[in-house]
Amino acid sequence: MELRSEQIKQGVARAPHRSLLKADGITDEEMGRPFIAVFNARNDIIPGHTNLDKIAEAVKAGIYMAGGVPFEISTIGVCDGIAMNHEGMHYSLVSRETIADSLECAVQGHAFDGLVCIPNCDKIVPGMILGALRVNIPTVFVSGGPMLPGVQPGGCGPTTDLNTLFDGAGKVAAGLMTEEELAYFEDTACPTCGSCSGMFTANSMNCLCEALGIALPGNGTIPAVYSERIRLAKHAGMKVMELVQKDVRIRDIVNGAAVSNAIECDMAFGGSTNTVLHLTAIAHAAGCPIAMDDWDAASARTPHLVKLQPAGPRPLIDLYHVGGVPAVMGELGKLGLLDEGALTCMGPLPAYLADCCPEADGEVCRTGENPYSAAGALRVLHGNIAPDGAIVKKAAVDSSMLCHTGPARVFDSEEEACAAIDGGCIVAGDVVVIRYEGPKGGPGMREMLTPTSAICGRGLSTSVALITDGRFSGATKGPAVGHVSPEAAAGGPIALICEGDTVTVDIEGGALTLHVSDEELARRREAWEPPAPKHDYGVLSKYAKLVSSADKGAIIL
Ligand SMILES: CC(C)(O)[C@@H](O)C(=O)O
Ligand SMILES: [Mg+2]
Repeated sequence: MELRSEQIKQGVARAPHRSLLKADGITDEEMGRPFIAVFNARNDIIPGHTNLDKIAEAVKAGIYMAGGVPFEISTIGVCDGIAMNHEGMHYSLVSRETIADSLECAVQGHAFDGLVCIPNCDKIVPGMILGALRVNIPTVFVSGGPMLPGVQPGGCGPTTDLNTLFDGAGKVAAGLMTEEELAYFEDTACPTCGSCSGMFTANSMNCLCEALGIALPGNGTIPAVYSERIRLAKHAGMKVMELVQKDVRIRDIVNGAAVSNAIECDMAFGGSTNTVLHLTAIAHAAGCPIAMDDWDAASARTPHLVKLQPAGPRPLIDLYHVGGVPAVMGELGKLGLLDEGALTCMGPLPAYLADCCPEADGEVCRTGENPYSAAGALRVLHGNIAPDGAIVKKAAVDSSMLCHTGPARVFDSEEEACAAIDGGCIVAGDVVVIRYEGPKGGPGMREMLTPTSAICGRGLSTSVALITDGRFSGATKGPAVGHVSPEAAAGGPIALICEGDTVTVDIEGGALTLHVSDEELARRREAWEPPAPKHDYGVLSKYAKLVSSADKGAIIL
Protein backbone atom coordinates (compact mmCIF):
# COMPACT_ATOMS: atom_id res chain seq x y z
CA MET A 1 0.00 0.00 0.00
CA GLU A 2 1.43 3.38 -1.00
CA LEU A 3 1.93 5.49 2.12
CA ARG A 4 1.05 9.21 2.01
CA SER A 5 4.42 9.93 3.57
CA GLU A 6 6.19 8.47 0.51
CA GLN A 7 5.71 11.90 -1.08
CA ILE A 8 8.27 13.36 1.36
CA LYS A 9 10.57 10.31 1.51
CA GLN A 10 10.93 8.74 -1.92
CA GLY A 11 13.52 9.51 -4.63
CA VAL A 12 16.45 11.81 -5.26
CA ALA A 13 14.29 14.93 -5.14
CA ARG A 14 13.40 14.07 -1.56
CA ALA A 15 17.02 13.92 -0.33
CA PRO A 16 16.57 17.31 1.38
CA HIS A 17 13.42 16.06 3.13
CA ARG A 18 15.17 12.84 4.26
CA SER A 19 18.12 14.87 5.45
CA LEU A 20 15.84 16.96 7.65
CA LEU A 21 14.12 13.80 8.93
CA LYS A 22 17.57 12.40 9.77
CA ALA A 23 18.21 15.63 11.62
CA ASP A 24 15.17 14.56 13.67
CA GLY A 25 17.08 11.36 14.43
CA ILE A 26 15.10 9.17 12.01
CA THR A 27 17.15 6.19 10.83
CA ASP A 28 17.13 4.54 7.42
CA GLU A 29 15.21 1.62 8.96
CA GLU A 30 12.46 3.98 10.15
CA MET A 31 12.27 5.85 6.85
CA GLY A 32 10.17 3.18 5.17
CA ARG A 33 7.60 2.90 7.97
CA PRO A 34 4.29 4.74 8.42
CA PHE A 35 4.75 8.23 9.93
CA ILE A 36 2.13 8.91 12.64
CA ALA A 37 1.32 12.35 14.04
CA VAL A 38 0.72 12.35 17.80
CA PHE A 39 -1.24 15.59 18.16
CA ASN A 40 -1.00 16.60 21.79
CA ALA A 41 -2.58 19.50 23.69
CA ARG A 42 -0.44 19.18 26.79
CA ASN A 43 0.10 22.33 28.82
CA ASP A 44 0.69 23.42 32.40
CA ILE A 45 -2.47 25.51 32.85
CA ILE A 46 -5.33 23.05 32.17
CA PRO A 47 -5.56 20.43 34.98
CA GLY A 48 -6.94 17.98 32.39
CA HIS A 49 -3.82 18.47 30.26
CA THR A 50 -0.91 18.35 32.71
CA ASN A 51 -0.63 14.55 32.34
CA LEU A 52 -0.82 14.44 28.54
CA ASP A 53 2.96 14.00 28.28
CA LYS A 54 2.57 10.60 29.96
CA ILE A 55 -0.30 9.75 27.61
CA ALA A 56 1.79 10.77 24.60
CA GLU A 57 4.75 8.64 25.71
CA ALA A 58 2.42 5.64 25.96
CA VAL A 59 0.85 6.35 22.57
CA LYS A 60 4.29 6.58 20.96
CA ALA A 61 5.30 3.31 22.61
CA GLY A 62 2.24 1.66 21.11
CA ILE A 63 3.03 3.04 17.66
CA TYR A 64 6.64 1.80 17.87
CA MET A 65 5.46 -1.64 19.08
CA ALA A 66 3.24 -1.85 15.99
CA GLY A 67 5.96 -0.82 13.55
CA GLY A 68 5.24 2.87 13.08
CA VAL A 69 7.23 6.06 13.62
CA PRO A 70 5.53 8.64 15.91
CA PHE A 71 6.07 12.39 15.72
CA GLU A 72 4.61 14.46 18.57
CA ILE A 73 3.12 17.85 17.65
CA SER A 74 1.66 20.36 20.14
CA THR A 75 -1.41 22.55 20.04
CA ILE A 76 -3.15 24.97 22.40
CA GLY A 77 -6.01 24.59 24.84
CA VAL A 78 -8.13 26.84 27.07
CA CYS A 79 -9.31 25.83 30.56
CA ASP A 80 -12.97 26.85 30.63
CA GLY A 81 -13.03 26.89 34.42
CA ILE A 82 -10.14 29.35 34.61
CA ALA A 83 -11.52 31.38 31.68
CA MET A 84 -15.02 31.54 33.23
CA ASN A 85 -16.79 34.86 33.87
CA HIS A 86 -14.23 37.28 32.42
CA GLU A 87 -12.76 38.39 29.09
CA GLY A 88 -11.01 35.02 28.79
CA MET A 89 -14.24 33.10 28.11
CA HIS A 90 -14.63 35.02 24.82
CA TYR A 91 -11.70 32.89 23.58
CA SER A 92 -12.91 29.44 24.65
CA LEU A 93 -15.22 28.50 21.76
CA VAL A 94 -12.95 30.43 19.38
CA SER A 95 -10.11 28.11 20.38
CA ARG A 96 -12.09 25.14 18.98
CA GLU A 97 -11.52 26.57 15.50
CA THR A 98 -7.90 27.52 16.21
CA ILE A 99 -7.15 23.95 17.29
CA ALA A 100 -8.87 22.52 14.21
CA ASP A 101 -6.86 24.87 11.97
CA SER A 102 -3.59 24.02 13.75
CA LEU A 103 -4.19 20.29 13.30
CA GLU A 104 -5.00 20.70 9.62
CA CYS A 105 -1.83 22.75 9.02
CA ALA A 106 0.49 20.47 11.00
CA VAL A 107 -0.80 17.16 9.66
CA GLN A 108 -1.20 18.23 6.03
CA GLY A 109 2.10 20.09 6.12
CA HIS A 110 4.05 16.91 6.83
CA ALA A 111 2.03 14.31 4.91
CA PHE A 112 1.50 12.00 7.84
CA ASP A 113 0.04 8.52 7.27
CA GLY A 114 -1.95 8.33 10.49
CA LEU A 115 -2.96 10.46 13.48
CA VAL A 116 -3.48 9.95 17.19
CA CYS A 117 -5.20 12.90 18.90
CA ILE A 118 -4.61 13.55 22.60
CA PRO A 119 -7.16 16.10 23.89
CA ASN A 120 -9.04 16.20 27.15
CA CYS A 121 -10.92 19.37 27.96
CA ASP A 122 -13.96 21.10 26.60
CA LYS A 123 -13.08 22.67 23.24
CA ILE A 124 -9.91 20.70 22.54
CA VAL A 125 -11.83 17.46 21.88
CA PRO A 126 -14.21 18.93 19.24
CA GLY A 127 -11.41 21.10 17.83
CA MET A 128 -9.27 18.04 17.16
CA ILE A 129 -12.24 16.11 15.72
CA LEU A 130 -13.07 18.97 13.34
CA GLY A 131 -9.43 19.19 12.22
CA ALA A 132 -9.10 15.43 11.81
CA LEU A 133 -12.26 15.30 9.67
CA ARG A 134 -10.72 17.86 7.30
CA VAL A 135 -7.51 15.83 6.96
CA ASN A 136 -9.33 12.46 6.78
CA ILE A 137 -6.53 9.97 7.45
CA PRO A 138 -6.63 6.93 9.82
CA THR A 139 -7.19 8.47 13.26
CA VAL A 140 -7.66 7.38 16.88
CA PHE A 141 -8.49 9.58 19.86
CA VAL A 142 -7.24 8.99 23.40
CA SER A 143 -7.91 11.63 26.05
CA GLY A 144 -6.18 12.48 29.30
CA GLY A 145 -9.07 11.10 31.35
CA PRO A 146 -11.36 12.38 34.11
CA MET A 147 -10.25 13.82 37.45
CA LEU A 148 -11.13 11.89 40.62
CA PRO A 149 -13.96 13.52 42.61
CA GLY A 150 -13.33 15.32 45.89
CA VAL A 151 -14.73 14.20 49.24
CA GLN A 152 -16.38 15.80 52.27
CA PRO A 153 -14.43 16.18 55.53
CA GLY A 154 -14.01 12.68 56.92
CA GLY A 155 -14.47 11.11 53.49
CA CYS A 156 -18.19 10.30 53.76
CA GLY A 157 -21.21 11.90 52.10
CA PRO A 158 -21.69 13.39 48.62
CA THR A 159 -18.57 13.77 46.48
CA THR A 160 -17.45 17.22 45.41
CA ASP A 161 -16.18 18.72 42.17
CA LEU A 162 -15.58 22.09 40.52
CA ASN A 163 -19.29 22.81 40.68
CA THR A 164 -19.10 22.72 44.48
CA LEU A 165 -16.92 25.83 44.20
CA PHE A 166 -19.06 27.64 41.63
CA ASP A 167 -22.22 26.97 43.65
CA GLY A 168 -20.31 27.63 46.86
CA ALA A 169 -19.39 31.17 45.85
CA GLY A 170 -23.14 31.87 45.54
CA LYS A 171 -23.86 30.15 48.85
CA VAL A 172 -21.24 32.19 50.72
CA ALA A 173 -22.72 35.41 49.23
CA ALA A 174 -26.17 34.26 50.38
CA GLY A 175 -24.87 33.30 53.84
CA LEU A 176 -25.60 29.60 53.19
CA MET A 177 -21.92 28.54 53.46
CA THR A 178 -18.98 29.89 55.48
CA GLU A 179 -15.76 31.04 53.85
CA GLU A 180 -13.96 28.36 55.85
CA GLU A 181 -16.16 25.66 54.31
CA LEU A 182 -15.52 27.11 50.85
CA ALA A 183 -11.78 27.14 51.55
CA TYR A 184 -11.91 23.42 52.39
CA PHE A 185 -13.63 22.67 49.09
CA GLU A 186 -11.16 24.90 47.24
CA ASP A 187 -8.38 22.64 48.53
CA THR A 188 -10.12 19.31 47.96
CA ALA A 189 -12.80 19.37 45.21
CA CYS A 190 -10.28 19.06 42.37
CA PRO A 191 -7.89 16.49 43.87
CA THR A 192 -6.02 15.19 40.79
CA CYS A 193 -5.13 15.95 37.19
CA GLY A 194 -7.88 15.17 34.72
CA SER A 195 -11.08 16.70 33.36
CA CYS A 196 -13.52 17.90 36.02
CA SER A 197 -15.21 14.87 37.51
CA GLY A 198 -18.90 15.28 36.57
CA MET A 199 -20.65 14.67 33.25
CA PHE A 200 -19.51 18.13 32.23
CA THR A 201 -18.44 19.08 28.72
CA ALA A 202 -14.98 17.50 28.65
CA ASN A 203 -16.17 14.13 29.91
CA SER A 204 -19.26 14.32 27.70
CA MET A 205 -17.09 14.83 24.61
CA ASN A 206 -14.57 12.13 25.60
CA CYS A 207 -17.46 9.70 26.14
CA LEU A 208 -18.92 10.72 22.77
CA CYS A 209 -15.60 9.87 21.09
CA GLU A 210 -16.36 6.26 22.06
CA ALA A 211 -19.92 6.57 20.69
CA LEU A 212 -18.58 8.07 17.45
CA GLY A 213 -16.25 5.05 17.15
CA ILE A 214 -12.98 7.03 17.11
CA ALA A 215 -11.77 6.05 20.61
CA LEU A 216 -11.26 2.71 22.34
CA PRO A 217 -13.72 1.56 25.03
CA GLY A 218 -12.94 3.30 28.33
CA ASN A 219 -11.68 6.51 26.75
CA GLY A 220 -14.37 8.61 28.41
CA THR A 221 -14.35 7.14 31.90
CA ILE A 222 -11.03 5.49 32.90
CA PRO A 223 -9.70 7.96 35.52
CA ALA A 224 -6.70 10.08 34.49
CA VAL A 225 -4.58 8.72 37.36
CA TYR A 226 -5.31 5.03 36.72
CA SER A 227 -2.54 3.02 35.05
CA GLU A 228 -5.29 1.52 32.89
CA ARG A 229 -5.23 4.81 30.99
CA ILE A 230 -1.57 4.34 30.13
CA ARG A 231 -2.42 0.90 28.75
CA LEU A 232 -5.37 2.45 26.85
CA ALA A 233 -2.96 4.96 25.28
CA LYS A 234 -0.56 2.22 24.19
CA HIS A 235 -3.47 0.36 22.60
CA ALA A 236 -4.51 3.58 20.85
CA GLY A 237 -1.03 3.75 19.31
CA MET A 238 -1.31 0.14 18.17
CA LYS A 239 -4.88 0.65 16.90
CA VAL A 240 -3.98 3.53 14.60
CA MET A 241 -1.33 1.34 12.94
CA GLU A 242 -4.03 -1.27 12.28
CA LEU A 243 -6.23 1.41 10.70
CA VAL A 244 -3.31 2.60 8.53
CA GLN A 245 -2.69 -0.93 7.31
CA LYS A 246 -6.41 -1.30 6.41
CA ASP A 247 -6.63 2.33 5.17
CA VAL A 248 -9.67 2.99 7.40
CA ARG A 249 -9.94 6.78 7.59
CA ILE A 250 -11.82 8.91 10.10
CA ARG A 251 -14.59 9.75 7.66
CA ASP A 252 -15.15 6.02 7.08
CA ILE A 253 -16.10 5.95 10.76
CA VAL A 254 -17.59 9.39 11.52
CA ASN A 255 -20.59 9.40 9.21
CA GLY A 256 -24.35 9.77 9.59
CA ALA A 257 -24.68 6.47 11.48
CA ALA A 258 -21.94 7.38 13.96
CA VAL A 259 -23.35 10.85 14.55
CA SER A 260 -26.80 9.40 15.14
CA ASN A 261 -25.36 6.92 17.65
CA ALA A 262 -23.50 9.70 19.43
CA ILE A 263 -26.70 11.74 19.76
CA GLU A 264 -28.49 8.70 21.21
CA CYS A 265 -25.73 8.19 23.79
CA ASP A 266 -25.75 11.91 24.59
CA MET A 267 -29.47 11.80 25.33
CA ALA A 268 -29.08 8.60 27.36
CA PHE A 269 -26.19 9.71 29.58
CA GLY A 270 -27.18 13.36 29.86
CA GLY A 271 -24.21 15.10 28.23
CA SER A 272 -23.44 18.79 28.42
CA THR A 273 -25.55 21.11 26.26
CA ASN A 274 -22.27 22.08 24.58
CA THR A 275 -22.36 18.67 22.91
CA VAL A 276 -25.28 19.93 20.80
CA LEU A 277 -23.07 22.73 19.46
CA HIS A 278 -20.07 20.44 18.90
CA LEU A 279 -21.82 17.38 17.44
CA THR A 280 -23.73 19.70 15.08
CA ALA A 281 -20.41 21.18 13.94
CA ILE A 282 -18.84 17.71 13.69
CA ALA A 283 -21.73 16.43 11.59
CA HIS A 284 -21.30 19.40 9.24
CA ALA A 285 -17.56 18.74 8.94
CA ALA A 286 -18.22 15.04 8.28
CA GLY A 287 -20.58 15.90 5.41
CA CYS A 288 -23.70 14.59 7.19
CA PRO A 289 -25.26 17.80 8.57
CA ILE A 290 -27.90 17.64 11.31
CA ALA A 291 -30.44 20.21 12.50
CA MET A 292 -32.12 21.05 15.81
CA ASP A 293 -35.07 18.90 14.72
CA ASP A 294 -32.78 15.85 14.72
CA TRP A 295 -31.94 16.59 18.35
CA ASP A 296 -35.64 17.03 19.07
CA ALA A 297 -36.50 13.66 17.54
CA ALA A 298 -33.68 11.91 19.42
CA SER A 299 -34.82 13.48 22.68
CA ALA A 300 -38.34 12.15 22.13
CA ARG A 301 -37.25 8.55 21.38
CA THR A 302 -34.27 8.02 23.70
CA PRO A 303 -34.65 7.17 27.39
CA HIS A 304 -32.50 8.97 29.96
CA LEU A 305 -30.48 6.11 31.51
CA VAL A 306 -27.57 7.70 33.40
CA LYS A 307 -27.84 10.60 35.85
CA LEU A 308 -24.45 12.02 36.86
CA GLN A 309 -23.29 15.39 38.20
CA PRO A 310 -24.75 18.01 37.70
CA ALA A 311 -28.06 16.24 36.99
CA GLY A 312 -27.65 13.93 40.00
CA PRO A 313 -25.26 13.28 42.91
CA ARG A 314 -23.06 10.67 41.19
CA PRO A 315 -19.58 11.52 39.82
CA LEU A 316 -18.45 10.13 36.48
CA ILE A 317 -16.30 7.46 38.12
CA ASP A 318 -19.49 5.64 39.13
CA LEU A 319 -20.20 5.04 35.43
CA TYR A 320 -16.62 3.76 34.98
CA HIS A 321 -17.18 1.18 37.71
CA VAL A 322 -20.23 -0.27 35.96
CA GLY A 323 -18.72 -0.53 32.47
CA GLY A 324 -18.63 3.03 31.19
CA VAL A 325 -19.97 4.12 27.80
CA PRO A 326 -20.02 0.54 26.45
CA ALA A 327 -22.67 -0.30 29.07
CA VAL A 328 -24.81 2.60 27.81
CA MET A 329 -24.22 1.64 24.16
CA GLY A 330 -25.09 -1.99 24.93
CA GLU A 331 -28.43 -0.99 26.44
CA LEU A 332 -29.23 1.39 23.56
CA GLY A 333 -28.30 -1.40 21.14
CA LYS A 334 -30.75 -3.74 22.89
CA LEU A 335 -33.43 -1.06 22.58
CA GLY A 336 -32.77 -0.87 18.84
CA LEU A 337 -31.78 2.78 19.09
CA LEU A 338 -28.32 2.48 17.52
CA ASP A 339 -27.57 2.43 13.80
CA GLU A 340 -25.78 -0.92 13.55
CA GLY A 341 -24.44 0.01 10.14
CA ALA A 342 -21.82 2.08 11.94
CA LEU A 343 -18.13 1.19 11.85
CA THR A 344 -15.88 1.84 14.85
CA CYS A 345 -12.08 1.82 15.20
CA MET A 346 -12.64 -1.57 16.87
CA GLY A 347 -14.62 -2.88 13.87
CA PRO A 348 -18.30 -3.10 12.86
CA LEU A 349 -20.72 -1.95 15.56
CA PRO A 350 -22.60 -5.28 15.92
CA ALA A 351 -19.36 -7.05 16.86
CA TYR A 352 -18.43 -4.14 19.15
CA LEU A 353 -21.77 -4.41 20.95
CA ALA A 354 -21.34 -8.18 21.29
CA ASP A 355 -17.69 -8.15 22.35
CA CYS A 356 -17.13 -4.88 24.23
CA CYS A 357 -20.44 -3.91 25.82
CA PRO A 358 -21.34 -5.33 29.28
CA GLU A 359 -24.90 -5.56 30.62
CA ALA A 360 -26.23 -2.36 32.20
CA ASP A 361 -26.07 -2.66 36.00
CA GLY A 362 -29.61 -1.26 36.24
CA GLU A 363 -28.72 1.40 38.84
CA VAL A 364 -25.91 3.69 37.66
CA CYS A 365 -26.72 2.73 34.07
CA ARG A 366 -30.42 2.03 34.06
CA THR A 367 -32.18 -0.15 31.49
CA GLY A 368 -34.96 0.70 29.07
CA GLU A 369 -37.38 -0.85 31.61
CA ASN A 370 -36.61 1.66 34.37
CA PRO A 371 -35.19 4.85 32.82
CA TYR A 372 -35.05 8.12 34.71
CA SER A 373 -37.38 9.35 31.99
CA ALA A 374 -38.69 8.03 28.70
CA ALA A 375 -37.37 11.17 26.98
CA GLY A 376 -33.74 12.15 26.62
CA ALA A 377 -31.85 14.40 29.02
CA LEU A 378 -31.54 17.33 26.59
CA ARG A 379 -34.52 19.30 25.28
CA VAL A 380 -34.83 21.57 22.23
CA LEU A 381 -37.09 24.62 22.51
CA HIS A 382 -38.48 26.99 19.87
CA GLY A 383 -41.30 29.60 20.24
CA ASN A 384 -41.30 33.26 19.19
CA ILE A 385 -38.09 34.02 21.12
CA ALA A 386 -36.09 31.16 19.58
CA PRO A 387 -37.52 30.41 16.11
CA ASP A 388 -34.27 28.62 15.14
CA GLY A 389 -33.95 26.76 18.41
CA ALA A 390 -32.55 26.76 21.94
CA ILE A 391 -31.35 23.97 24.26
CA VAL A 392 -31.64 23.00 27.94
CA LYS A 393 -30.40 20.06 30.01
CA LYS A 394 -33.92 19.08 31.12
CA ALA A 395 -32.50 16.31 33.32
CA ALA A 396 -30.95 18.98 35.58
CA VAL A 397 -34.16 21.03 35.98
CA ASP A 398 -36.39 20.65 39.04
CA SER A 399 -39.84 19.36 37.98
CA SER A 400 -41.43 22.49 39.50
CA MET A 401 -39.68 24.61 36.86
CA LEU A 402 -40.55 22.68 33.71
CA CYS A 403 -42.95 25.49 32.78
CA HIS A 404 -42.37 28.95 34.24
CA THR A 405 -43.81 32.36 33.43
CA GLY A 406 -42.44 35.56 34.86
CA PRO A 407 -41.24 39.10 34.28
CA ALA A 408 -38.19 39.50 32.03
CA ARG A 409 -35.09 40.92 33.72
CA VAL A 410 -33.02 41.95 30.70
CA PHE A 411 -29.21 42.28 30.56
CA ASP A 412 -26.95 42.97 27.58
CA SER A 413 -23.95 41.16 29.05
CA GLU A 414 -23.01 38.45 31.53
CA GLU A 415 -21.35 41.05 33.76
CA GLU A 416 -24.53 43.12 34.05
CA ALA A 417 -26.55 40.01 34.93
CA CYS A 418 -24.03 38.85 37.56
CA ALA A 419 -24.03 42.29 39.19
CA ALA A 420 -27.84 42.17 39.47
CA ILE A 421 -27.87 38.60 40.87
CA ASP A 422 -25.03 39.33 43.31
CA GLY A 423 -26.78 42.57 44.29
CA GLY A 424 -29.91 40.66 45.30
CA CYS A 425 -31.92 42.35 42.51
CA ILE A 426 -33.16 39.05 41.06
CA VAL A 427 -36.09 37.62 42.96
CA ALA A 428 -38.28 34.53 42.85
CA GLY A 429 -40.42 34.43 39.70
CA ASP A 430 -38.01 36.40 37.50
CA VAL A 431 -36.88 35.31 34.04
CA VAL A 432 -33.28 36.47 33.59
CA VAL A 433 -32.51 37.32 29.93
CA ILE A 434 -28.82 37.62 29.01
CA ARG A 435 -28.22 38.61 25.38
CA TYR A 436 -25.54 39.93 23.01
CA GLU A 437 -23.47 36.98 24.26
CA GLY A 438 -24.01 34.83 21.14
CA PRO A 439 -21.38 33.54 18.71
CA LYS A 440 -21.19 36.89 16.86
CA GLY A 441 -22.47 39.21 19.59
CA GLY A 442 -20.22 38.02 22.42
CA PRO A 443 -18.23 37.28 20.38
CA GLY A 444 -17.42 33.73 21.22
CA MET A 445 -20.68 32.66 22.93
CA ARG A 446 -19.46 32.68 26.51
CA GLU A 447 -20.47 29.99 29.03
CA MET A 448 -22.78 31.33 31.76
CA LEU A 449 -21.80 29.02 34.63
CA THR A 450 -21.24 31.94 37.00
CA PRO A 451 -24.77 33.42 36.77
CA THR A 452 -26.44 29.99 36.82
CA SER A 453 -24.34 28.97 39.85
CA ALA A 454 -25.11 32.28 41.57
CA ILE A 455 -28.84 31.59 41.05
CA CYS A 456 -28.46 28.00 42.34
CA GLY A 457 -26.21 29.06 45.20
CA ARG A 458 -28.88 31.51 46.37
CA GLY A 459 -31.51 28.75 46.32
CA LEU A 460 -33.35 30.40 43.40
CA SER A 461 -33.13 27.52 40.88
CA THR A 462 -36.70 26.46 41.76
CA SER A 463 -38.12 29.94 41.18
CA VAL A 464 -35.92 31.82 38.66
CA ALA A 465 -35.37 30.86 35.00
CA LEU A 466 -32.60 32.13 32.73
CA ILE A 467 -32.43 32.34 28.92
CA THR A 468 -29.47 33.48 26.83
CA ASP A 469 -28.03 33.51 23.31
CA GLY A 470 -24.81 32.50 25.04
CA ARG A 471 -24.26 28.98 26.25
CA PHE A 472 -23.78 27.02 29.44
CA SER A 473 -21.12 24.95 31.07
CA GLY A 474 -21.67 21.22 31.33
CA ALA A 475 -21.81 21.93 35.07
CA THR A 476 -24.84 24.22 34.73
CA LYS A 477 -28.03 22.99 36.36
CA GLY A 478 -31.49 24.51 36.77
CA PRO A 479 -33.93 26.05 34.25
CA ALA A 480 -31.20 27.62 32.11
CA VAL A 481 -31.97 27.72 28.37
CA GLY A 482 -29.09 28.57 26.07
CA HIS A 483 -28.10 28.82 22.40
CA VAL A 484 -31.20 30.98 21.70
CA SER A 485 -31.13 31.40 17.92
CA PRO A 486 -31.10 33.72 16.10
CA GLU A 487 -28.87 35.63 18.52
CA ALA A 488 -29.48 39.26 19.51
CA ALA A 489 -26.54 40.62 17.49
CA ALA A 490 -28.10 39.07 14.38
CA GLY A 491 -31.45 40.74 15.15
CA GLY A 492 -33.02 37.70 16.78
CA PRO A 493 -36.25 38.22 18.78
CA ILE A 494 -34.29 37.96 22.05
CA ALA A 495 -33.01 41.46 21.18
CA LEU A 496 -36.61 42.78 21.30
CA ILE A 497 -37.44 41.71 24.86
CA CYS A 498 -37.95 44.66 27.21
CA GLU A 499 -37.54 44.79 31.00
CA GLY A 500 -40.77 43.62 32.63
CA ASP A 501 -42.20 41.82 29.56
CA THR A 502 -43.91 38.54 30.44
CA VAL A 503 -41.93 35.51 29.26
CA THR A 504 -42.82 31.82 29.46
CA VAL A 505 -40.01 29.25 29.61
CA ASP A 506 -41.85 26.04 28.76
CA ILE A 507 -39.25 23.26 28.94
CA GLU A 508 -41.90 20.53 28.97
CA GLY A 509 -43.64 21.93 25.91
CA GLY A 510 -40.42 23.06 24.21
CA ALA A 511 -41.18 26.77 23.71
CA LEU A 512 -39.82 30.16 24.77
CA THR A 513 -42.67 32.67 24.47
CA LEU A 514 -42.60 36.47 24.67
CA HIS A 515 -46.14 37.63 25.49
CA VAL A 516 -46.12 40.79 23.38
CA SER A 517 -48.38 41.54 20.41
CA ASP A 518 -47.07 41.08 16.87
CA GLU A 519 -47.70 44.79 16.24
CA GLU A 520 -45.56 45.77 19.24
CA LEU A 521 -42.85 43.33 18.16
CA ALA A 522 -42.91 44.84 14.65
CA ARG A 523 -42.55 48.30 16.15
CA ARG A 524 -39.61 47.22 18.31
CA ARG A 525 -37.94 45.50 15.34
CA GLU A 526 -38.31 48.71 13.34
CA ALA A 527 -36.53 50.62 16.08
CA TRP A 528 -33.77 48.01 16.66
CA GLU A 529 -30.20 48.83 15.56
CA PRO A 530 -27.43 46.22 15.17
CA PRO A 531 -24.65 46.73 17.72
CA ALA A 532 -21.24 48.05 16.62
CA PRO A 533 -18.51 45.36 16.45
CA LYS A 534 -16.70 45.07 19.80
CA HIS A 535 -13.28 44.36 18.29
CA ASP A 536 -11.63 45.71 15.16
CA TYR A 537 -8.54 43.46 15.26
CA GLY A 538 -7.39 40.06 16.41
CA VAL A 539 -8.99 36.64 16.58
CA LEU A 540 -12.31 37.86 18.05
CA SER A 541 -12.82 40.33 15.22
CA LYS A 542 -12.17 37.62 12.60
CA TYR A 543 -14.40 35.13 14.43
CA ALA A 544 -17.34 37.56 14.79
CA LYS A 545 -17.30 38.13 11.01
CA LEU A 546 -17.20 34.44 10.06
CA VAL A 547 -19.09 32.44 12.70
CA SER A 548 -22.53 30.95 12.06
CA SER A 549 -25.43 30.82 14.52
CA ALA A 550 -25.56 28.39 17.41
CA ASP A 551 -28.25 26.21 15.81
CA LYS A 552 -25.75 25.50 13.04
CA GLY A 553 -23.04 24.57 15.54
CA ALA A 554 -21.33 28.01 15.62
CA ILE A 555 -19.23 26.85 12.69
CA ILE A 556 -16.88 29.04 10.69
CA LEU A 557 -18.41 29.47 7.26
C1 LIG B 1 -15.56 24.40 33.66
C2 LIG B 1 -16.28 23.24 32.97
C3 LIG B 1 -16.81 22.28 33.98
O1 LIG B 1 -15.36 22.60 32.10
C4 LIG B 1 -17.35 23.78 32.06
O2 LIG B 1 -16.77 24.77 31.23
C5 LIG B 1 -18.04 22.78 31.15
O3 LIG B 1 -18.37 23.19 30.02
O4 LIG B 1 -18.29 21.65 31.55
MG1 LIG C 1 -16.98 24.45 29.19
